[in-house]
Amino acid sequence: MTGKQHYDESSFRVLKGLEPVRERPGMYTRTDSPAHIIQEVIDNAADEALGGFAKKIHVTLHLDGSLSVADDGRGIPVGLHPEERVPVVVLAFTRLHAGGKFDKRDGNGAYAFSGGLHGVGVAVTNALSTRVEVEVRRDGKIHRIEFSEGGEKVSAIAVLGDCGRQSGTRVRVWPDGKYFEAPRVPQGELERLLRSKAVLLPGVSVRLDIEQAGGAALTKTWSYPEGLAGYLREQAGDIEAVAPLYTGEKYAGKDDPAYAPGEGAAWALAWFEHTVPSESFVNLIPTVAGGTHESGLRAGVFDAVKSFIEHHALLPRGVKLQQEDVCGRMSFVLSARLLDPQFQGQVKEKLNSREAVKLVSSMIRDPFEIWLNNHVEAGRAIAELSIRQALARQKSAQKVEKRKTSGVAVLPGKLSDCESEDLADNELFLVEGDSAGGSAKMARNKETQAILPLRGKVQNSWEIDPDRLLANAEIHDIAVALGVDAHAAGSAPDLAGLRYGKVVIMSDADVDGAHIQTLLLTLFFRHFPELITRGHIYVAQPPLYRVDVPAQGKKRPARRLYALDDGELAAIRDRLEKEGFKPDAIEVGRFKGLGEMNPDQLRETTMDPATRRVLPVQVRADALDETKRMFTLLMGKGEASGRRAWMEEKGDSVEADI
Ligand SMILES: Nc1ncnc2c1ncn2[C@@H]1O[C@H](COP(=O)(O)OP(=O)(O)OP(=O)(O)O)[C@@H](O)[C@H]1O
Repeated sequence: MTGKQHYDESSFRVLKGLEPVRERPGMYTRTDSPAHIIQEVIDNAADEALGGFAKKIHVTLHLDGSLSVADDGRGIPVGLHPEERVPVVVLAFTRLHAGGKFDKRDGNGAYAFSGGLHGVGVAVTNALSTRVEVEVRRDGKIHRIEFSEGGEKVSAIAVLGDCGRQSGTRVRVWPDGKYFEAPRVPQGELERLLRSKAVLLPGVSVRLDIEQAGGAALTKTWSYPEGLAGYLREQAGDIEAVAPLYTGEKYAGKDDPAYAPGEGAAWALAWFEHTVPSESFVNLIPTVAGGTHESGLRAGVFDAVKSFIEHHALLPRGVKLQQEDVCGRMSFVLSARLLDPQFQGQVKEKLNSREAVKLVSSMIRDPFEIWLNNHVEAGRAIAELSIRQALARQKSAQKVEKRKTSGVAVLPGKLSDCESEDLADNELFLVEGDSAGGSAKMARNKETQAILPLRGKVQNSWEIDPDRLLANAEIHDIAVALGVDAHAAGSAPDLAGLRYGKVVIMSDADVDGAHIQTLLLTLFFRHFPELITRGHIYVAQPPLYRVDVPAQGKKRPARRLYALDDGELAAIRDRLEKEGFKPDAIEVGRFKGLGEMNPDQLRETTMDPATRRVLPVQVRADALDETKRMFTLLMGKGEASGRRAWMEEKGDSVEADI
């Protein structure tokens, strides 16, 4: 360090109010367009409808680019909060983590199920808008309040008049263009969102008015009395399903020992020869990146179809059915309801709650099997399609197998190989250390997961000549296990012999682990770049902490949560505290390394595709040169001085590897 920068008490900043949102909008919302900050407002209207309090959601796209969202729900309370002595509506729009959706478990909360849970939503909307107007009808009066300058200026609450017995909330938002790449909400995205709310809330009328210059507004309305099935039919268009659609729903009852009353799912499924897009939701929030509820659906469907096929003895000899064979041609609309869903981030695109796998699979499995047995024709058609898929898969795997056995390389002795030959399913875990390798061996699914333990650190291969690469024993083992040829690398990358579709780097969540990751990524990027550009490489994200939460009354059994890092741990503690847990009632343990996890924990958090967290490694095609420069700077031998300069400039923005 040059020592020029000063660092004293005055360089310490505490961000107040909505400042953190404006400083780092990307942490709280999507910044490609204001669509997500509008979704927060729509989600709140939908939560009122989900609770049975609202029958209408009405959105207007104004000419000046602002949007209004109106509902006929209960109206946001306007009176003073008993402790904060500030009107509740002001808290909702100006304080992070203020909301009416936290206390759910005692059954006395204002909302049972809701998409909202963090109490962050509309405060973010406000922070990133030049102006927000809120009109509340409640207790016989129409109230109005205005926020401006990103929520910094708040008007007094004005009473505009009487409204009799009417109630509801109307919020108009003027997004601040400077925070978004595109200043307007894409109309298509807005329509998709509103349509999905209509699908999931049969009986609620959803309407969009688009104001036109000098003319009457264009109006669109959505209503799906048939719910999910109607939606799936609409998605399929002219494509015909191989069997009639199957719809159902199931929710836990009062005496269910494993789930809170009302938790469960509704679904519509169909099988097609061609691809028809699927969609899933959790408490009405679209989960475009899927998640654990989708994994549960697939698991339950697979079990039911497998059991139907066994029962009717439909499986030809030598065919082994996998989940992908059954679910690969299935399209679905899934709407899961969870009391306490955990999403990946505030944008909520992916569900992370591990218990959702079991919840959804157990809800769908039996009803679907009964349906199959009552509709044997349909069951046979689905079975035939699945078996055809399995045969096609096995045939292509045989081809690869033939090529493979003609090679001369002998697989390394410490590799625990998997049974599947299918690149679509099988994965190789490169595991740091023998002891973690042992746990991983016990935790794996033998059919699709192979383990290669690595001893110590792999050599830095940035400057090794391709001809001499395999002289290093560790690198030799990795290349042979993977089935990629080092000599071909660089000149004509050849992945024809590749033995696994996914390669997962699994190292401890500490500095050494990060170093091992870097060394392996260096090896792949330098010598087998195609593995990266074609999306074969992944990095496991083992948790650093486990959090044991005791049972809460009869409704909620004890739970175990995991946190990736200190940030996630703080967020979990925060939430649990708001749910009424005393800090000392919660037990937090820190994993010192992968080896400390027992096989069950390792499976759940890091290996089971349904519940694990892994990061795909990607390099955009247009960033290849830049990435190469960076690698050379950080891993190259003659670069010590450049490296030092880089660290002096950027050292503050990266974590130190010391
Ligand atoms: N249209 C509405 N009708 C009634 N109450 C509302 C409405 N909009 C907001 N609220 C109240 O304001 C609170 C704060 O809303 P906000 O969007 O900030 O958070 P949230 O919905 O609780 O959680 P999340 O951050 O996950 O969206 C809500 O919990 C609810 O009590």
